[in-house]
Amino acid sequence: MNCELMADLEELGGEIRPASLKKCDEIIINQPGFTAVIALWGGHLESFIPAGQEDLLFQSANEGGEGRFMRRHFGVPVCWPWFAVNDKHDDYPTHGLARYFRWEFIEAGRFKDGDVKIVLRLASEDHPLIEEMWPQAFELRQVFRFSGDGFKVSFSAANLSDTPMQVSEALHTYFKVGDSQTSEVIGFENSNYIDKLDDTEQVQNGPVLTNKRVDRVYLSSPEVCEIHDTTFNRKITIEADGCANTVIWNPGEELAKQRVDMEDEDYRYFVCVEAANVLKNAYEIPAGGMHQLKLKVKSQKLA
Ligand SMILES: O=P(O)(O)OC[C@H]1O[C@@H](O)[C@H](O)[C@@H](O)[C@@H]1O
Repeated sequence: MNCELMADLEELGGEIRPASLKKCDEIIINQPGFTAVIALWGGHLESFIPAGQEDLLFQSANEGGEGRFMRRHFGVPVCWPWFAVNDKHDDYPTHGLARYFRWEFIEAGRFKDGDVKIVLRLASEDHPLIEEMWPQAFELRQVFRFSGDGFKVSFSAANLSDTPMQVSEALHTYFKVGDSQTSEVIGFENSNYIDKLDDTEQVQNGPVLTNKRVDRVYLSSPEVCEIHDTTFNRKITIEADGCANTVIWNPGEELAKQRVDMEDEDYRYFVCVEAANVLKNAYEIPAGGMHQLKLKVKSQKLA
């Protein structure tokens, strides 16, 4: 790790600690207003704890099993360059490649207003296995912005190849809740969605309840939506920019118990609300072009 970068990180009250997850390091930033942890494995923002509150992000205690493409359920996995199953290679990992490789830590500093800035990069040319599975060259960046008010993720994808790139994607955020059985997601009233459980198109009535298995692609993405969590007495506000869809997912009790990469009770403690471009909204990045997806998250007391 470069000395200048380490000095910049230390000035932010930050440190790098070796982590067990694929023996990849984690960046930890400890500030009076918050603590944030980023796993270089997958470039996951893993934890964001505003002072005096519960974490905004969920981490499963289950490390997800053996294997190159094991999944672990935590933080903000980046699903890119495809969402769900790869339509040409069903043996490729679900939800793309970005979450399964080590990202490079390239910058630590502050924005003009004092917010903490951390930048990570994933370049296909650094990973022969990526080049094998996805021959078009790309570079991804995530700029994280942290303050006592919340966090922001600015994700960008550059197509470095000389042909257009077809992409679907999601910032697949695992929000931590006190109990999914009593939490609600607000902001989708009257929105159309594809119910992935029976492949039908439906219209949302009232808040989205997460007290049973839910797997939906909303066909439009509100500028703002909220998770209302009566157990933690908090409201998580989610703003997304650059996405046409929102995916809402919770596996429910039965599926969670069947999955070996999840603890039996995990489904109680998260709700995934994902800023996404999927299905008909998969998009093309022109040769030499770039695409951006932004996420802004903050929390407040519910009552
Ligand atoms: O890859 P993970 O983190 O286990 O998430 C899986 C889930 O991710 C959701 O985005 C999908 O809509 C679900 O169908 C899928 O089961």
